[in-house]
Amino acid sequence: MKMALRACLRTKPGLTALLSQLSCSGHAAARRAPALVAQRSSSSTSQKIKVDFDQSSGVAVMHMQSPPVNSLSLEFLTDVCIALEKLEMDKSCRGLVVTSSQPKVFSAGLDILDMYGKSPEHCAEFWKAVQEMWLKFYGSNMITIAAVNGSSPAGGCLLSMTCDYRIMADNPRYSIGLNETKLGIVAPFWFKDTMVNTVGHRATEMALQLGLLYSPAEALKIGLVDQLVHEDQVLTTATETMTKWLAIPGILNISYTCHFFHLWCCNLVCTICSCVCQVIAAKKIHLSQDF
Ligand SMILES: CC/C=C\C/C=C\C/C=C\CC/C=C/CC(=O)SCCNC(=O)CCNC(=O)[C@H](O)C(C)(C)COP(=O)(O)OP(=O)(O)OC[C@H]1O[C@@H](n2cnc3c(N)ncnc32)[C@H](O)[C@@H]1OP(=O)(O)O
Repeated sequence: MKMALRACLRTKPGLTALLSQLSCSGHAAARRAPALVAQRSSSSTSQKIKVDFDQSSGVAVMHMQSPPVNSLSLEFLTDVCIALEKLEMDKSCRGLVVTSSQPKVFSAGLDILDMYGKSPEHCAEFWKAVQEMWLKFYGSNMITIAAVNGSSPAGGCLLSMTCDYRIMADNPRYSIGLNETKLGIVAPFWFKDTMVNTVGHRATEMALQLGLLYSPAEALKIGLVDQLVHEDQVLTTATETMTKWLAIPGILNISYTCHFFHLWCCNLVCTICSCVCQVIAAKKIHLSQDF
């Protein structure tokens, strides 16, 4: 599925343009961006994102370093999107590994504090940034691997599911899943679709209805992650796996069917509708709080 999106983006420039209009690149572009320089290895850092790029292998490693738990705030999401955009523009970068610099946590999902008691404008901007992250990762031209070296609930799980492959630390204290239901909120349908594309319909129904968080072993069993390794080995395994993937001829140029393109269009249209609804809902909440 991820590859289908990538192909659509490559073959439909108009769509890419539409996407970029929908996305929050506007505010993103105004911010500082980690630079990639033409040398064998480079490292670039924003406050919350560190990118190490090895030009000889064409593989970049994005370290999320937003303490304490890499929660996805507007600022953090913007940094992630800028870093990804930069890598995407560098055609020598063919693979991206995403991992966490925080102990025990890959990402705690959306920053709850950035969703509560904020202006409708902030909420709209925030929500756009969440969608942009999803679209950018899912539609990436690079091979993407999530090195899930800690817990990854809700939006953190979404982030990992937008990657081509997930390697998780085999530590039963960690968990991963879309647990929104348990928090009393409904996972947006495109979270759901992403999970369906990863683990199938029935597993997703169960996961979302019950707000399940899975141990690494359970996650492997349902296909939510692809591989478990000792936590010291997550990053090295990810880069080794990347090398194998990139050695496959034409891996970045696989052709895709119209079916996937239609599905992607549906997702896009629904996303626009959802975005409008979220903003209206946020405005209503805001108004009701005033009384
Ligand atoms: C703006 C929106 C506008 C319109 C949209 C409207 C509606 C949208 C509708 C639905 C949206 C649905 C989508 C939701 C997706 C999400 O991602 S929701 C977030 C769900 N996240 C969680 O449930 C994770 C909760 N956290 C944990 O389970 C644990 O913290 C974790 C396992 C990650 C780590 O555990 P541990 O190492 O023990 O650390 P602590 O629990 O002690 O936490 C450390 C500090 O971090 C703070 N924190 C944890 N998670 C978050 C978070 N998601 N956002 C902000 N802050 C977080 C925690 O409070 C501790 O802070 P403290 O040290 O106490 O100050």
